Amino acid sequence: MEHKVIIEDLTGTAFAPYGKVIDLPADEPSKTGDGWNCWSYIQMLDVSEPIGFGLVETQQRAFVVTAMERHVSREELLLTFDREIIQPVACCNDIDDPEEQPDPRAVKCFRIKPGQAIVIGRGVWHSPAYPASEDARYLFAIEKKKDKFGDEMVNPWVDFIGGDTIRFA
Ligand SMILES: NC(=O)N[C@@H](O)C(=O)O
Repeated sequence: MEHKVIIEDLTGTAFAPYGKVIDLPADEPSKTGDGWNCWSYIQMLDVSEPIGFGLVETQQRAFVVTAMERHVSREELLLTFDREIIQPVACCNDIDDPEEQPDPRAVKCFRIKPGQAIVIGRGVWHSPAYPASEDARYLFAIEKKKDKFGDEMVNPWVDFIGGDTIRFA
């Protein structure tokens, strides 16, 4: 079965079940200087090990998701380098269940614009992000350590329950 999902704009409130949002701040900067303003800290990444960075070049393709991965032991920072991207996510039901499959009825898709970033929460199912229109590049940062269920495997992808798929628009 194919489930239809409408793309949502990224806001802290809408994304709260899946993690944290970093956006251009509207409040007063905490530090200023000659020609610059600084806001710190605008968000936190909860870590105990060194952080590794990954880069994904995401190419135009159908807005269809068949499988997701999750990191039950680690938060993940993700931000686009250049263009708008779409990030599908779904909450997990039981973070301690290594056999869990993502539930297609739980999927939400968020639009991430240049200047915005997300911190994906521990255990939150996610696919690679998709380019909103043209090919895009995005950066992710995550602790360099083994995850509880070994999601450093070459193929961490888990099909949706029932072999269902998601089509977003
Ligand atoms: N987010 C993404 O595209 N990839 C990472 O989650 C990863 O672990 O590779």
